[in-house]
Amino acid sequence: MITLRGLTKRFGSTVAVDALTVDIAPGRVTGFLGPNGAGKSTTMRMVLGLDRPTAGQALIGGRAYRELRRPLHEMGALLDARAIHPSRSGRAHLRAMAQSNGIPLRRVDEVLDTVGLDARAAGKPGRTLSLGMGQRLGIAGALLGDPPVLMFDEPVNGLDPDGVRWVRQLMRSLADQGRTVFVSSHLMSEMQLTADQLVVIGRGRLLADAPTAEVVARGTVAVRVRSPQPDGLATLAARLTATGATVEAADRDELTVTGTSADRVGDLAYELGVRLHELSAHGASLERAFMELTAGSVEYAGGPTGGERR
Ligand SMILES: Nc1ncnc2c1ncn2[C@@H]1O[C@H](COP(=O)(O)OP(=O)(O)OP(=O)(O)O)[C@@H](O)[C@H]1O
Repeated sequence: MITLRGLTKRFGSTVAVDALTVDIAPGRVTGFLGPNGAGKSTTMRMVLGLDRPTAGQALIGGRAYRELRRPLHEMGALLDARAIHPSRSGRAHLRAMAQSNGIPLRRVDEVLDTVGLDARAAGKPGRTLSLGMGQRLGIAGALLGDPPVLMFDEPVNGLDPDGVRWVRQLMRSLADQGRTVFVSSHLMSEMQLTADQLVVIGRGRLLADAPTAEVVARGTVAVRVRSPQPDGLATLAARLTATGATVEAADRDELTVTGTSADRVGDLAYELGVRLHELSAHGASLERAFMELTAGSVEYAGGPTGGERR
C-alpha cells in the first residue's frame, strides 16, 4: 500500500503537488495520469524520499521510504531508465545492487530472465543499451528484492509493441500476486488496457481516483447518425437539440450527437419515421475522458491538431 496524505511540494512559487490524499491499494494496477508538468514525477520522487515534501506525507506500508529497513525488499521503483553507469554492464549494475542490499546473486539471473534480457544484452556496457533495454534493466532492478510495492514512471517509454504488451502482462501478473503496482504513462490506450484504478492529477491536484471503467465512462460518447433523408435528419436534429443534446451536422446526411445515448437517438428516429443508414457510438475512450477531465489544467495547450504540450 502506498499512502499519500496531504502531500504537497512547492518549488518557489510553483505548487508542483497540491495536497494529494490517495491510497494506492495492493492487488491491482493503479495508473497515474496527468498532463505534462502535472506533478507525477515529483509525487513519485517524494514517495522514494528523493524530494522532501513541503507538507504532508508519502508512506509505504505505513512508513516513509527513508525509514524502511530493507528498502529494496519493501519497494521497487523505476524512475529513470538511463540511471546506469555508462561503462558498467547491466548484469554488473544489478549485482552491485544485490550485493549492497544483501540479496543473493542468483536473484540477478532470475530477474534478467523475467525481463527478457539474455546474457549478451546483460553483458553490454550501459552506454550501448537501447532505451528499451534500459527500461527492461530498470524494471529488473525494481524486482530484485521481490518487493510487495512497485512503482514505475513511464515504463513503456522506448519499448516496441511487443515490449509494451510484455510490460502490460508483467504489471498484471505483479498485481495478481497481490502487490501494489503504481505506474505512470502518457499512453492512454495502454493505460485503459493495463490499469484497474486510475489516479488523475492536473496542476498537482487530484482530479480523479476511480476504477478505470468509471473514468472512461465519464467521457463524452459521440453518436454518429447517417440517413438518406436530409429533411428527416434535420427534424431529428431539431428534436435532439430540444431535448438538450448537442448536435453537429457533419454533412447533409450525417450528424454527430453528444449529450445523449445511441439508444435514445435510435428511438427518436424511429418515432419520427426517419430511416437510418448508420447509428454508432464513438469515443468512450480513456483518451477522450482524460482530455475532458484535464482540459482546465494543461500547462501549454497544443494547436487544434494536438501538438506537443510543452
Ligand atoms: N526541481 C524543480 N525545480 C523547480 N520546479 C520543478 C522541479 N521539478 C519539477 N518542477 C515543476 O513542478 C511541476 C511538476 O513537474 P513534474 O515533473 O512532477 O510533472 P510531471 O507530471 O511528471 O510531468 P511530465 O509528464 O512532463 O513528466 C512542473 O511545473 C515543473 O516545472
